[in-house]
Amino acid sequence: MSKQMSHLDNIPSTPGKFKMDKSPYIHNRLRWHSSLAKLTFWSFMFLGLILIFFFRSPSSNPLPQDPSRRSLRTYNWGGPAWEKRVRSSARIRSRNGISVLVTGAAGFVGTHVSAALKRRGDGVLGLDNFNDYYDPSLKRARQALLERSGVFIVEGDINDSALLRKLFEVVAFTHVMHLAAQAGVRYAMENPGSYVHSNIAGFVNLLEVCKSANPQPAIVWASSSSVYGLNTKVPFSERDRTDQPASLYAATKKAGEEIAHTYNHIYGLSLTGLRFFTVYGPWGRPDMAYFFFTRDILKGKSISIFEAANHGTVARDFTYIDDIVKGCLAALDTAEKSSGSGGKKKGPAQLRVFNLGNTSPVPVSDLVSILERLLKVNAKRNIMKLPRNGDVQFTHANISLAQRELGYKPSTDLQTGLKKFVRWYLSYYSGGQKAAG
Ligand SMILES: O=C(O)[C@H]1O[C@H](OP(=O)(O)OP(=O)(O)OC[C@H]2O[C@@H](n3ccc(=O)[nH]c3=O)[C@H](O)[C@@H]2O)[C@H](O)[C@@H](O)[C@H]1O
Repeated sequence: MSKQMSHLDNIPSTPGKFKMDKSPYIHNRLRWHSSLAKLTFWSFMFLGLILIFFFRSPSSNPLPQDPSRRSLRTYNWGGPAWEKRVRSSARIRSRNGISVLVTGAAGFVGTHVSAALKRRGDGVLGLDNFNDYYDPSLKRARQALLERSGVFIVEGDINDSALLRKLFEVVAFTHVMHLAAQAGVRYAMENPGSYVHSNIAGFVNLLEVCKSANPQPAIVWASSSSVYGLNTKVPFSERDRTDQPASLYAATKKAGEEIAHTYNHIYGLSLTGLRFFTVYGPWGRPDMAYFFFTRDILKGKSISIFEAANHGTVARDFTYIDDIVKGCLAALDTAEKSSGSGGKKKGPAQLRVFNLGNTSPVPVSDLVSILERLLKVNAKRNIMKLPRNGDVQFTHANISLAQRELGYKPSTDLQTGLKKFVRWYLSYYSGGQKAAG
């Protein structure tokens, strides 16, 4: 580099050419010209370097291509009109109602929970970063649905402390329903950073803001059945070991449970973690098997059905969305107040974890048979060995704790729930006109 610079240095001045000139005026003018040329040259070089840096810098791109940087895009928020919408959406409209900040409100569970809270007169404000982990148009459609029932979704990321602080400045939320997360077990091998970003950094950021809020809200948040990992004792009970996660997704959810313990212990935040078991239903997630199986069966594409070693059954405790919503609302309603204020703990606070499952595991091959009957199309089944990508063989929830403490009682079997899902799917994608997922 220094060699090149000294070479370039010699080109514009070419002092030998002007040696014969004796006039000091001309000499000075030439010197001045040559300095000007040098200055101009280096200014252009400098400008060029800045432009190259600017265009190559990933953070200058409003929609970064690297998915782990997706949520670093900037969002517009603030201003009197925006604050008015926030206030109005979060306004409690029933006696004894609560005001809830729902993170991940444009997500599957977030949309259903927000709508249910609004229906009973609670104040609800949504927050979502609308990332493109799956088709964002489905998230926009859910947003439109909530909009019609009076729920405003603020566009932003849970990692944005300034935004979160602003929301708590505008509304004294009594509760936070934290559902924003990077979901999906298998995708964690493709994009590990996005799990750390949302499920760990984002969660900590949210808790930091909640602990400093005055009053502190009570927090209910989505953990996962996947924390049971390689646990073989069934049905899974909250007391069972959760120290053998089989995927990074599971590990980040397990980390969330430990982080919740810390914030409860130090700051007196009331925290309830809900271990959801493979939630399905209308407006669901296109990355989940029941959803893309439906799409592929209708398209006549073959589907891969996993089986364990020695033709072992792979099964899930599929849980219908309406049952999950009831569990979420019951968790909010039984959540005690946080005990601290302004970042200081004033006494012990509630810390809970519940399984929210269906307590009747169904083999994945049976799920496919139900879909075949409902869709009236035979699936092209490709049976394959369960890949080593984070999936576990079996999940089964023991729900007695949730039954006792939350009055949780799931009432939808897989056949009934899938029927509702298929009806929604066919009407939403109106005979395959829109591309699913
Ligand atoms: O309870 C949870 O905490 C998690 O539930 C969900 O994970 P899973 O239970 O793995 O659901 P899902 O992917 O629908 O696979 C269903 C079944 O199909 C099998 N499966 C899957 C894909 C495939 O091609 N073939 C197949 O047989 C597969 O082996 C599995 O047995 C959420 O996605 C996750 O975000 C988290 O919330």
